[in-house]
This record gives sequence, C-alpha cells and structure tokens, in this order.
Amino acid sequence: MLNQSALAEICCTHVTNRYSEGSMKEAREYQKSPHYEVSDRCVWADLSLFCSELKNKAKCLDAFYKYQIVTPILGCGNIGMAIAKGIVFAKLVPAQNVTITRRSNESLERFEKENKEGLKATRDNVAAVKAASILILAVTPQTLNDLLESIKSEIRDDHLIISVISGAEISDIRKRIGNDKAEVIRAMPNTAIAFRESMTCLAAADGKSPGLQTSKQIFDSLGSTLVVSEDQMVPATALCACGIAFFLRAIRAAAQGGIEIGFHSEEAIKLAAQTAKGAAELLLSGDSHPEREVDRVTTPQGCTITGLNTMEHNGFSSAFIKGIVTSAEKAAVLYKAKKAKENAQE
Ligand SMILES: O=C(O)[C@@H]1CCC=N1
Repeated sequence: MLNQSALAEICCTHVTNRYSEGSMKEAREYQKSPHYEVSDRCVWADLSLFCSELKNKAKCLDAFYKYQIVTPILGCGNIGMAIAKGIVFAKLVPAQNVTITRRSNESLERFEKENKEGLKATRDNVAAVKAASILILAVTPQTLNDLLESIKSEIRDDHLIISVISGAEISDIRKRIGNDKAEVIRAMPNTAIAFRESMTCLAAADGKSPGLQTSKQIFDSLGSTLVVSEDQMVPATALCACGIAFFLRAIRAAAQGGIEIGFHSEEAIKLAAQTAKGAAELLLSGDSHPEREVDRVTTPQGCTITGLNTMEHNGFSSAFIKGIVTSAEKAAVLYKAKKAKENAQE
C-alpha cells in the first residue's frame, strides 16, 4: 500500500503529463490542505473530476475537523467497527474523537487487543453521549429501546442521531427519547464501509432535514449514497447490507470454479475478486449497463456464452433474484414482528 504522499506524487505527475499548468495549480492548492487526501482512484481520474472530488473532500473534511466532531458509536459490533474504521481511514474525525461503546468488559478487552486505530472505548453510553456531536446508533434492534432509555436525558437539540439499526423507525426513536423534533437520520451501510466502499442508503423524516445533508457528507466520504424514503429502508437492507454477503458468496463460488480449473485458492479468490471489482467499475465509472458489457465479451460460439448459458440453465439469475426478494421479505417480517412485540408491551 502506498502512503499518501507517494500517491499524491503519482497523481500529480499523471495530471501534469496530461493537463495544463493552470489546472495543476488548482490541484496543488488542494494538495496543500492539511486534510488533503488522495485516493489511488484519482490517478486515473479526469482532472475536472479530480479537482471537484478534492474540493468536496476538502470542504467536508475541513468542516469535521474544524468543529472537532466527536462521534460515539453506541453498541459497536461488526458494522459499528466497520464504520469506525471508515471514519478514521477517511480522516473525517481524528481517531481519539471516535468512542466505541460495548456492553461487556470481555468484548471491550477483545476490542482493545485489536485497536490499531487508537479509538476510545467505554461501557458508559451516557458519558459518550454527553461529549458527542454526532451519535451513531449501532446496537442490535433488540437492545435499542434499553439504550435509548438510558441515554434519553442526555440527548440535546444540537445532537445529530444517525441510526444504522434495521427496522427501527425514526418516529419510534423520537418517541423513545421523548423528542419528536430530534434530528434522527437512518443509514443502511454495508461492511465495505471500512474501506470507504459502502453503498449506503439514507432516509430522513423530512427531505429538507439539515441532518440529512450532514449525513450524506459523512457517508459520501465512506462510499456512495442514495437518499431514499424511509419505507425503502427494508429493500435497501436486502440489496445493500445483506447484498454484500450475496456478492461475496458469488465471488467464493467463482473461486471454487477457479480452483477446479487450476488455480491455488488464494490466487483464485484474488482473480475472482478483482474481476468482480472490474465488472462493478464498468458500471459505476463506465456508466454502462450489465448486458451491454456482457455483449462485449460474448464471442459467437465462444466460451463466455457457453459458461453463461450453463449458469442460466442452472438457475443462476433466478437464484440471485429470489435470494434478494426473500431477503427483503424476511427483513419486512422481522420488522413487523418487532413492531407487534413493542405494541403488545405498551
Ligand atoms: O442479516 C441481517 O439480518 C442483518 C441486516 C443487515 C445485515 N445484516
């Protein structure tokens, strides 16, 4: 992995070779910013994109650093840790300003052994909330109500609450903390957020919510975002949050085929994963459609169409579609069951 200055140098050399000195000056100005950061993707980017990306990043990063945002991640399990890593990796918030909370001493001890980033950790949710500007709720759905009960007296009007908990509605969270105006945003990221490659869907009770803009800035720095209506959070969970597992399984299946045709396991996974990443890039950067790209690869009577048709005869697309639809159905069932249980308790 190249360090930032090495990447910046490659980027600038590449840009100098291709673009005018005037544009280069603009790029260099942004490079001077203390929070300037360059991704290896920029190496290949068009300069106009490159500059606007840097401008956006500089704006976003400056805002967070300037106000010394303090972000506790309450109930920090797998997705919480992935968010914490992404936030630190993106230099959104200094590591010492990110506090993760966990319920048991054992899990805190486990965390401390792996805490390479220098995050803070505590069992004390109340103290973490007191010091916070932005709260990230990442507990399990089952423990959310207890958490909200314990922190509600500390929630202030200037807090932005971002919940990544599936099935917890904004109105429920507001009701539990006794503030129907509280700035609550729902986010559904996936675990690739640790590498700033999450697809995150965001929803607010009101599309004009300032908290939505801030949340979008945060999650745009950690991958891509799409603002959706709150009732689309269930399908977003299936396609994006669960979806990462579906694509991982597809990569593993490709690698198993790869081993059978002659690669060692590690090679096969690398070949399959990079090929999957390349396929995604054709759509995301190339602005294409999957079938247009498939058409480019399928030589008449060739080996690609033979492989593809064999997969389809064995139900590949059908299995994938059914998997996503049933996953969304299950998310909806879990959500309804949670609501019914809560209503019965009231
Ligand atoms: O599998 C689950 O139910 C959760 C929801 C999103 C990711 N994992």
